Amino acid sequence: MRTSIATVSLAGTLPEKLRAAAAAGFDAVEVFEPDLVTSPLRPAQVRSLAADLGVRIALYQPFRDPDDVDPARAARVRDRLRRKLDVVRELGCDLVLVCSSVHAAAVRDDDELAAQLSALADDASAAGVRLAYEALAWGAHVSDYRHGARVVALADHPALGTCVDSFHVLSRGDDPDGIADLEKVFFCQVADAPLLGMDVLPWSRHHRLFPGQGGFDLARFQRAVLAAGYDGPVSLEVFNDLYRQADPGRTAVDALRSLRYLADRTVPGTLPAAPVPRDWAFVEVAASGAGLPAVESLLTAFGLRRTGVHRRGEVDLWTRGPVRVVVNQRSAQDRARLSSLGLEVDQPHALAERARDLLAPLVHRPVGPGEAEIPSLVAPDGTWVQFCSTAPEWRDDFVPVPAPADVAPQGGFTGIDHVTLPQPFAGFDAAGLFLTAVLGLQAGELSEIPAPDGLVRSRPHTSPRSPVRIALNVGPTSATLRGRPLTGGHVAFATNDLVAVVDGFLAAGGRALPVPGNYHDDLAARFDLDEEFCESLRRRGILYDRDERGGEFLQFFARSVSREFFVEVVERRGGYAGFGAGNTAVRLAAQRVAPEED
Ligand SMILES: O=C(O)c1ccc(O)c(O)c1
Ligand SMILES: [Mg+2]
Repeated sequence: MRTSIATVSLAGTLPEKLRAAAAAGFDAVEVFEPDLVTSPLRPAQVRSLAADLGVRIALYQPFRDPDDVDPARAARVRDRLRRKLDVVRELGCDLVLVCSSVHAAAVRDDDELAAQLSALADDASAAGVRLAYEALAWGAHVSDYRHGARVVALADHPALGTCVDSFHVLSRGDDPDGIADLEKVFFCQVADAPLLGMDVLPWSRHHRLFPGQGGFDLARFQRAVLAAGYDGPVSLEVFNDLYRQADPGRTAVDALRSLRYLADRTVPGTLPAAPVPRDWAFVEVAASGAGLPAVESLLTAFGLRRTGVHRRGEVDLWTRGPVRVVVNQRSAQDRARLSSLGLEVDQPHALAERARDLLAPLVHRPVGPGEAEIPSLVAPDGTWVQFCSTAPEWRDDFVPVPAPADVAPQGGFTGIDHVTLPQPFAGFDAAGLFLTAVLGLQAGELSEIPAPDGLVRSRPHTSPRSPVRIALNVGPTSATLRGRPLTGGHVAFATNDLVAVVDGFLAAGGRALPVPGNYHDDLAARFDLDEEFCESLRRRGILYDRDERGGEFLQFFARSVSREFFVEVVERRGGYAGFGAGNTAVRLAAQRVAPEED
């Protein structure tokens, strides 16, 4: 599959956009007219810059309102096109995208429309250029791709074909399978989008996403395009308010990753298989300075013990049963934060190829003599994801510490339940794509949670066959919160007996996040809970949820260690699969009232 991206999808000036697309590895670009018109570079200069960078200019766009009921104005359109054809030839490009008209004078008669488009195609072909007609979802007369293709067929001109754009097809709920029957697909644009119940025009202009980041079935769309015999570039045309201001280099990498992942979903097996994580190996917390004793006393209160010290020092392994927390003091930061996730996978090295194809090459931490090589990825937010083989070699890097004499408090952990990673404002969708494409996790439902200082968006990513679950959180703006981050990262340990764990934690001097009494009053009203049970939750500050099938969820939060890190313990009963999203607002408000440990 040849890959392309529209310059409108990237921030910056035209040369910056071209450089970002080329550096990421795109084969081609679509030049969006406003990017050229506002550039000091003449078309021939753009052509040679693109040639130097090794990207082809696959398309020039858009040519708007190509037809008009008024003959004089229709003649004016031909003149407008001729001038553009000069530009297009200077650019070294041979395809122009023509949008269906949106103006009041749009031709409503298909024969007349076909005749006008055919006249434009005459002029184009005389210049060695072809026209790709695109039905905009909000077109005045032509708004669906079948109608557009009918007009193209009526015109029956070799220089006139169809441009299919997934947004215009899928936003209207049109069946994409019919694309397979189109005879002349000249160009293919893809964009994903969140499924918002809003008008198509603002939806398209502000909310488009890269494939895999939204709710459209793009693999199905793409299969239909392939079945139509199309073998030109697949081009990302993503109008998005955030990507218009983000770093174009990063956006282009995320964009190409999304396209390669789409190719794999369209024709499974295009990429090497995703790694299947079997379980958590560990979570790593970076903590130095004042952050270190805060983390250590929290872990101690939860019954974890320092059981190993890394051969090269400054990194400790804390364990309780199957829960393993690596505390890394080599961090320059004072505040504790979740810095790395260790996943057990069968063949850590088999990941390399897929990760490289998805522009997430494996990295290796410097290792000392005899230490385990742990291939790792760096997620877009900087979190390391380390792949540990099931044989616990990585643990051999830790010199065992003699077990302390004290007995661990009652009630043990069964493992790590999930982690959340807070994302920078513009990084949420890219991080989600990383988890699904590279790690093979499945994205769940987006929740929007009201917190005292703003809405927090949260999406879980789960593994169908393992306990690896990662939720991503993000605030709504970059200038959040009068200086406070909206939400920290956290790890949730799993237990079968939360009451015992909490009692042990409190007896060991741990501090609970204070949960308002109003919450438990509301709980008693919402669920028909046994009074004694409700009281036991209230006393311990335990939150509760129940799903439609009667599965239950109990969650307990310790006071945050830092603005960036806190610990939760959860108990799942009866197959509850969620994350207590309904309780998150209470947790966020409670953390605002009683922030990190002082
Ligand atoms: O929003 C628009 O006007 C617009 C322009 C060109 C396109 O290819 C498109 O899909 C939308
Ligand atoms: Mg388009």
